[in-house]
Amino acid sequence: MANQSDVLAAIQANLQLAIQRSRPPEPAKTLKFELDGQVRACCLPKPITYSDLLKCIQNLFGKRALSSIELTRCVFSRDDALRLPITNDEDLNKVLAISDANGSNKLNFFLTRKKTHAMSRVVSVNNHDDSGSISDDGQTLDNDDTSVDSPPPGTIAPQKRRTKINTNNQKVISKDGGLFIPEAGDDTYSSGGSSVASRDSSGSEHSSRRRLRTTSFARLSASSSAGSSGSGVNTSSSLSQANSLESLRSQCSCSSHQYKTPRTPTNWKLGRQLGQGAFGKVYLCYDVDTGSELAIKQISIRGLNSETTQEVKILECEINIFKQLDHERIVRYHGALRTDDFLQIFMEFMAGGSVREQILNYGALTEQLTKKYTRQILEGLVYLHENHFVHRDIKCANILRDVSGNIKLSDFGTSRRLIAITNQNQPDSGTIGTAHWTAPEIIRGSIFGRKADIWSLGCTIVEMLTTGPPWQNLQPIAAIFHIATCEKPEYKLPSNVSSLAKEFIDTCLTKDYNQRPTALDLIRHSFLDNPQFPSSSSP
Ligand SMILES: Nc1ncnc2c1ncn2[C@@H]1O[C@H](COP(=O)(O)OP(=O)(O)OP(=O)(O)O)[C@@H](O)[C@H]1O
Repeated sequence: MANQSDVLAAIQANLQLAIQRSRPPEPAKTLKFELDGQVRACCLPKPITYSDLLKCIQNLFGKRALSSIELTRCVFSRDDALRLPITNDEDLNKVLAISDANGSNKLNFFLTRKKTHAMSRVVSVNNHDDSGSISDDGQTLDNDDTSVDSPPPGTIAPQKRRTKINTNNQKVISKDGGLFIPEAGDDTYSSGGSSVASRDSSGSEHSSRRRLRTTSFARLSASSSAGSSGSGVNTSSSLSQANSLESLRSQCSCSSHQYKTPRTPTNWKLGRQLGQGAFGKVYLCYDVDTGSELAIKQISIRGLNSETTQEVKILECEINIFKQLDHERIVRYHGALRTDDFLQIFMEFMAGGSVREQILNYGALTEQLTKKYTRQILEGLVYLHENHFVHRDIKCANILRDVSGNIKLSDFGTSRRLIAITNQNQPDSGTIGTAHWTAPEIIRGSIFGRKADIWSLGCTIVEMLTTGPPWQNLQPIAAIFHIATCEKPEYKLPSNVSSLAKEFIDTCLTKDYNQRPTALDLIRHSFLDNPQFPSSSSP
């Protein structure tokens, strides 16, 4: 006769089994991959390992394609601006944890081939529109040919992931880095973008400053985005793309009559190199006709495929529109020109270089100087936000100084397109150097709005006071994991920094988008009250 403990053990084992059986299986993840403009998807049950990921790529695109792939990058933001490389199980686990924390069961990956295998078509991904049909067969297909006429199961039809139709039946593209973005719950906008009811800022100390004709800018942004959409996967859209570009061009030329805009130099000489960023080199530029000095950013466009060339054309046109942005806290664009080898962006010359360089040369800033810069950054942001633009790349490297020690916001509105343009030659450009400053809602791919700039401002203030943003010791993928999953960013301020400064930073770094203040709210914060800013020439 079995003794009592044996019986108890058997009952326990049976119970355990029953509990395990009744537990729902872990939900599967949908993995979408884009390679050379083709998007394919598969479903994998958890846990997912890095080798599962590679197997999945092989099943979807073939063995040969797998061996030609240099980089697998996870796409976090809805406008593609944040893509980070996944190279091992640790990276993948962080990505999975971010997606779990967001309550999402989808992951988007962008695959880049080794240079020698480069295909003629490389386009940017925009696969956050999840209305597309996905088949779950990715695990069994063995396809060695990536240029199939009839796409294999798992392929997502291009037209299903490119465009959305708004209530006015206009195409609205969600790829709008740096451009006008309507937000629910924080302002009221028409969905068409052409009639805009903005926040009433008549009481603002800045409202008397130059204000753009928001209506025409919103329209311009929408049409430029439409042009961008055409540069994507769908070849049939090339005609509409050309039309969008044409309409954008006509608005460019029309705008130069309407507004007093700086002229693009036609007769100029290249001066010394001022610096180098992720997208190209910056030189001094002497305008022979006017005798003035400008800065010129040269971005290599040699050997780009035709679709990326369209992005270049649109960016060139957009910059010629951005020339109208005129504020003492914004680095003025003087236009853009294209040669066979370069896209050349002319800008106001800022003799003091970037605040990043200032920190690298002289160390962390004092609280008093940080306060002055913060106020000036906010003045620039209020102007941009009132005119329905989001900067999207606020960090010390994009804040430039004049000779008097005052600052301006630079690189406005170009980052997303530059990422798309340089992706072919420098796959990591731009996105890695931005991860630590990225707002949680961008990583979630949920809301795209002005308050992302406020989060980045909080990180920038930490950078000014400590020489690096929150989570500065972490690799980009680990940093965004912490931004997405932790309640509060981790940073340590010098002991002499006031509690008011700390409170101001914490306010900027409010995780909840809706609770986070606007630029206008912050400019009235008591941290910025002291009018005695040190300056050799106060504004
Ligand atoms: N308008 C300007 N006037 C004077 N110097 C400039 C100007 N724009 C850029 N520079 C110099 O060129 C450097 C590189 O600028 P760039 O905008 O290419 O890259 P970045 O902003 O430093 O980095 P990233 O490309 O990651 O945004 C700057 O650090 C600065 O020294």
